Amino acid sequence: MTRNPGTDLRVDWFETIHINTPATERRAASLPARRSLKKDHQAAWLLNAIRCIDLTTLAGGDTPDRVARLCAKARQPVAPDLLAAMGVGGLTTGAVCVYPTMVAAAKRALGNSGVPVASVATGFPAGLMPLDLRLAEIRYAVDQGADEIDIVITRAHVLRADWAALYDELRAMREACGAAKMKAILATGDLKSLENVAKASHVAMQAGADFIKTSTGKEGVNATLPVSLVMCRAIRDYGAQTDHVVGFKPAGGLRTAKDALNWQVLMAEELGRGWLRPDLFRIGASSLLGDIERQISHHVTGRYAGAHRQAIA
Ligand SMILES: O=C[C@H](O)COP(=O)(O)O
Repeated sequence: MTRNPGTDLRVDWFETIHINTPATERRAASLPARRSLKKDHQAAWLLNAIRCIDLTTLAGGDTPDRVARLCAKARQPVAPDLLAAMGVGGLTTGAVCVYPTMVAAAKRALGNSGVPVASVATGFPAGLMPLDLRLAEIRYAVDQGADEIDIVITRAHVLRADWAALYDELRAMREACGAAKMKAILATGDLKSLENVAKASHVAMQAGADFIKTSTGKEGVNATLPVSLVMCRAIRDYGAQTDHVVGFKPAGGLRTAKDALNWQVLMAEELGRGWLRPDLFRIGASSLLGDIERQISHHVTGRYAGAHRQAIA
């Protein structure tokens, strides 16, 4: 798929945006009821969610061994007998997501599986480091073999409405990413208003982000449906303005199969079914896969899988 090349900074495209918060919250709350996903249909959507998971470990205690176990799970996210019973083969997660010093271990463990490695960078999670060090961290991760870079923005640029500063740092980050895809984490829980979320989304896309992502998983409030709705509409508006396509990644706090279904309904309702694929939609999650596997096991066998079937995540 062609990458989003970005545009010049066009503040006029978003400066008058006004978000009706109660209406956004109402629409978000109505989403879960908009599609009734039962039985086989629901299992198919859960399998699709797995295809779109960025299986994540971002903990101080990460080690190459722990990352290797995560990668084994990414290569084979569901027990083969369950998949065989559903007539599905070759299922992997969308990517694994790790800290830069774990990229090499992840690449080794993933081998020729085709599962991409995403690395966080730019002083994740707060991003409060000098820009040259943040750019150097991107280059390090790319050099280690990262296929995708999940960057964090300087929240202060948004809070001060300094769109030029935000655009310039994102442009520099996009350049440092080179051939690696750039996923721009807005840390929406820090941005104070839905207007700010919408405006930061536009600036990130104008600067060439391949994906916009809600959260690091470390903010007080992480992915929510209202914030995600605002970001999806920004993606739609940017697409209408430029014809460029940008992906969406909710992340942080998504833990249940129900969450995976709700966010897919959001994508289908706001952007269309065509967006439910890993090059346009990812779910960043460290502990979602276990619940999805439990539901799939229940679908196939009529009972919930024991914990032994769920090695990690
Ligand atoms: O990008 C992914 C997030 O860090 C994962 O957050 P989580 O641990 O709440 O699933």
